Amino acid sequence: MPQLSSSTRPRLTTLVTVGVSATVLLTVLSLLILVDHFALGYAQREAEQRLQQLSWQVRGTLNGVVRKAGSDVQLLTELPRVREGRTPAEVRQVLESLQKTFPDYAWIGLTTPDGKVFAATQGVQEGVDASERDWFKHGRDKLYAGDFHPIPPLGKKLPYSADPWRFVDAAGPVQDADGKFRGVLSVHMSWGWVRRMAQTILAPADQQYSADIFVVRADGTVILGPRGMEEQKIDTESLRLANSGASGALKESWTDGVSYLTGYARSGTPGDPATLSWAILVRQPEALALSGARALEHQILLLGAVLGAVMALGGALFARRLTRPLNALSRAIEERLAAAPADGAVLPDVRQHDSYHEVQVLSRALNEMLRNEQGHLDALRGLNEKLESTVGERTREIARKALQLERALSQEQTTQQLLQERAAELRAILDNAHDAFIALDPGGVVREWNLQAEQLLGWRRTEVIGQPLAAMMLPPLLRRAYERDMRQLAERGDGAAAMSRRVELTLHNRAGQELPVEVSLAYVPRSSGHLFIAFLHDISERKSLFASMEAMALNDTLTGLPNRRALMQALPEALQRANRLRQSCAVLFLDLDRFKQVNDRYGHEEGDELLRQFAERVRGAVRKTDTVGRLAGDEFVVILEMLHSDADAQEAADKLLPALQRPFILKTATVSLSASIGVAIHHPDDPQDTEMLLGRADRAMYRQKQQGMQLRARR
Ligand SMILES: Nc1nc2c(ncn2[C@@H]2O[C@H](COP(=O)(O)OP(=O)(O)OP(=O)(O)O)[C@@H](O)[C@H]2O)c(=O)[nH]1
Repeated sequence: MPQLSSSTRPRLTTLVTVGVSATVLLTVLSLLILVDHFALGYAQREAEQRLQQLSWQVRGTLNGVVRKAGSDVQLLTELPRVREGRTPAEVRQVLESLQKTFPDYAWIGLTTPDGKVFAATQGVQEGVDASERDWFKHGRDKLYAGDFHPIPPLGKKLPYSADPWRFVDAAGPVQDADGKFRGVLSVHMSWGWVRRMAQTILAPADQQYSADIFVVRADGTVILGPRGMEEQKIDTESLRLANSGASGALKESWTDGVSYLTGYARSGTPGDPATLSWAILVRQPEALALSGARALEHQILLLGAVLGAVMALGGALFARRLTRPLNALSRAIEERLAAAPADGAVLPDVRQHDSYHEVQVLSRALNEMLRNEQGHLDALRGLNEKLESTVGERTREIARKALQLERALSQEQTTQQLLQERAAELRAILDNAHDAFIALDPGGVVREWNLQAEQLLGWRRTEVIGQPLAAMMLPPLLRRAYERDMRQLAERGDGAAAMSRRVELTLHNRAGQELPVEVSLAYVPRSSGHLFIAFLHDISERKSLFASMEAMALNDTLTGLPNRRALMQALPEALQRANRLRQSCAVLFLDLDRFKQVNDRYGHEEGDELLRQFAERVRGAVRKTDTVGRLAGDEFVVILEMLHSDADAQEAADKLLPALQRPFILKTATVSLSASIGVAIHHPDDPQDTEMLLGRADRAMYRQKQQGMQLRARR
């Protein structure tokens, strides 16, 4: 089980305290941001709206006063006493009556048609030529309002005022009863009423926060404003907007570097000469306009800090209270973890806490978990022991298997080495074998070919390995038989029985020469494909030796004629032919007379020579188809075949005698001898008894010899 380090993990109390403090801090900060964003924005909009309304209020008042002056001028011009008054006093009385109704009418006068002041309040300026004045020029045709301007001569004649005398004119044409132009009536309003109007409009609160009202002429000259700024020219954004006819409020910096909120509007009606177009600006320093919101912001910050501290403290106390049972539980767990249970030790329960529901549940769950853990630990110990035992067993088994494998590998290595040595031995044996060795697979393809095979057949090993054998060295007739045999062997699958044999064959070597060989065949069953192996032994010499021995066995070595054995083979064949051809044959039995004396007198070599010459003479005296052989010593046999009659045989014997009686010229002497000839005839239906036939011929020869001896004795 992992050991938890208490020093590296913060306590829940700390976490809750920090969490509450952070939450309060975040709440206060959020509140500040909201206040800054909404409250200040709202306060700015409120201030701008108020300043805008003030500018509208000033505009309305200015327009009202100018309209009132125009209305008063209109009223006077229509009064009969003004239109028809004959004396200045008569007209002056009417004018002064009007002046009393509005004290700011500083001067009211009526001119003559040519511009001289006919009558005026308090007689001021009467008789003065005003034809060059703007109000006269413009007032002749219709109602006219003139801009703010000082009139020094008039000002000097008027009573003292705190402000220098400045006037706003209103003028209009007067017609007499006949409708003729009588003159221009003009009212000069003093400027003091405007300042009073501004004081009245600005509420005490605005005055306290230094709100200022500006009335500005179109050329930028301030005609009403704070002291020091009147008669000065200004150029602000609000002024430009007001001159363009717009009205509203904005935030801007003035030339004093202070940021102001400014409301702006324009008085008068463009194109109406009876009105006056002035820009009205009402400004207030931004800091003062928003001071209320700023104060609120500070209060919220202070309140938030106090609230945060109180809540953090409260949170810490609450967290401490909340986590006390949890701490006790965690301490209990740490202590249990610190005291690692010894093998087989039982873990004690943790104390049950019932402070509140969750801790109660947690305590129970913890104890339940501990009991489960105890069970798991016990099971784990059991498993561990079992596992260790299994691992030990498996390790021993693996070691045993590894040892066996090592031995098997070593054995395999030895076997491989032995196999290689055996293969090398076999190769050496095969290459040094006396016979040629060939191995074929079931398809007749050459798989092995030793040095003797190369020498015997002429093909090199590399040329024949992988090649079909039959096409190369079997004669055509044998090739077909070989292919048939191989096919049958493959079908029957009993190669061992069929192949374990020794045969003699005639093969063709590379030069196309026939080569008699003795072949020892064997069948080698193998899992990787059966093999037919053959040892080929060259039997050329044996064949020729055998042929010569056979020849020797059937021929008489002295004369070269067929010997007795050959005669005993040839005679039955001759009898069979005679029977088959229905023609008689005969046997002549020849024996030299007194040959012994030649040997005795001249020696055996001379005797041999005589026998050779005798054989030649017999051979030369009969037909080629007749057989001449030497039975033994000086006895010869002639087999006569295809006889037409019995006399033919005697005739042949009679023809032989003269040839035999001629002298034989030997090395040391010339010898004359005679021979006795006995004749025995075999007819086609006679029994096939060669001994009997030879016996008859022998007996006939003996009789012949006896007769000859008697003749010689008589002589
Ligand atoms: N030189 C020689 N003598 C042989 C050979 N074979 C047998 N003889 C001799 O031939 C003789 C044959 O014997 P005979 O036929 O009894 O003697 P012969 O003198 O001919 O007597 P007749 O036949 O009765 O006239 C013997 O003396 C043999 O030794 C041989 O191969 N060479």
